[in-house]
Amino acid sequence: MANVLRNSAKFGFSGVLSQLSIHSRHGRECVSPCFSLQQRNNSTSPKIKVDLDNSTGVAVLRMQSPPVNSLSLDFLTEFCINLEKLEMDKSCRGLIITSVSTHTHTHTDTDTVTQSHKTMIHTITPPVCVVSQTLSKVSSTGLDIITLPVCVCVCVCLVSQTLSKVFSAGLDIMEMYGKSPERCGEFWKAVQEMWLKLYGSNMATIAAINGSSPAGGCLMSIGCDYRIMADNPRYSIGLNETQLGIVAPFWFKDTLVNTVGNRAAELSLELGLLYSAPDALKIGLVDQLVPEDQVLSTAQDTMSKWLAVPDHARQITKSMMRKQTIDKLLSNREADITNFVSFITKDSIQRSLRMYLEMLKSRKA
Ligand SMILES: CCCCCCCC/C=C\C/C=C/C(=O)SCCNC(=O)CCNC(=O)[C@H](O)C(C)(C)COP(=O)(O)OP(=O)(O)OC[C@H]1O[C@@H](n2cnc3c(N)ncnc32)[C@H](O)[C@@H]1OP(=O)(O)O
Repeated sequence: MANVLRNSAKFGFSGVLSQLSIHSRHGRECVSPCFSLQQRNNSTSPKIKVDLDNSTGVAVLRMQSPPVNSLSLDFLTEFCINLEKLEMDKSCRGLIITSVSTHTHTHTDTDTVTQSHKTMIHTITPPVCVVSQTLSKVSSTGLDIITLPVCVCVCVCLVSQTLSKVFSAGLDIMEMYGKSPERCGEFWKAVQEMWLKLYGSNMATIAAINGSSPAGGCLMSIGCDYRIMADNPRYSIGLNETQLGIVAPFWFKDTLVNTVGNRAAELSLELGLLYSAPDALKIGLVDQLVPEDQVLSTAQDTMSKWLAVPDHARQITKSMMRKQTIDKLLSNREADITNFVSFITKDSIQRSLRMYLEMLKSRKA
């Protein structure tokens, strides 16, 4: 654990804080007024909202990065900053990770608000739309020209964007497709960092899985100490990398083996299985199923049991269980990055990723 914390210190606050105003994949931008608003709400970054209850010592970290909470470099950076802050806050002993179902985003100054399939105008505070006009926009396929109503607003508008019913869709595939080797390396380092911080956390951690959780989303879930999943037939969870034509790295595999055992992990990884909630419970991939509206409250009740155990005893035991797995990555980090970069930039792998992306988009059409 100490190693993990020492390592994470490399991810200095100043460096990461400076990244808080960069563009997301969806072209939105967080500007400083948005950040200060988040701070008042006990939140630390635009893609992630954190509420720490000082009376219980339990923080709830809500992922709020539409459309599917995919793990982009920006997202991972924010995730790590938040984890590091909570880790250093002695009053925080437990962490619940979940997804919000609605995302509120703040726009300032002159701003353009469009209505698309997943964006709607939620609230506009005065002074409101001063110009109404028509905007022509090329769709994401690049083929159709669609005409959308648009409001050009001055001053502040609040826009609400709905998240899909996902916990996290895993690594952002766009971070692995068509990117330079340098950028891929930077991205992979952030994925490693996220896992090292979470799997090695001194806090008791519970994943409150209120949506689908494939691949990297599953990794985040099994990086926690306990998993509670919504009993919803639409949701699935698993390390499905082989279905994308890619290979789960050894530390994804090790985390899965530590969770479900060798045989179940072997079947699961080779076939790239995504499990329904009941099947995930059967193999021990999740620990408990509850009705969707009880996921968070159950996580909070469960957390109180975890926190009834003296911290030092629980932490030393956790370290004893996980240290070997963590050390294996720590002593192979650079080689793991090199492997990832050379694997992901291969033409054949890029082709697989392109086909997978096309499949995701055509499924929607
Ligand atoms: C030799 C050994 C060397 C070792 C090298 C190691 C290499 C290993 C590398 C990486 C490991 C990879 C880990 C990963 O996590 S890969 C990501 C896997 N994720 C998935 O497969 C999930 C894909 N998504 C879905 O199945 C669905 O989107 C959903 C179930 C999560 C949600 O469904 P739904 O609500 O119907 O939403 P849409 O499908 O309509 O999606 C909305 C929108 O979002 C885009 N999108 C979805 N998932 C991702 C993603 N992971 N990354 C980026 N974008 C994503 C989707 O395309 C839609 O986009 P739009 O059409 O533009 O709106």
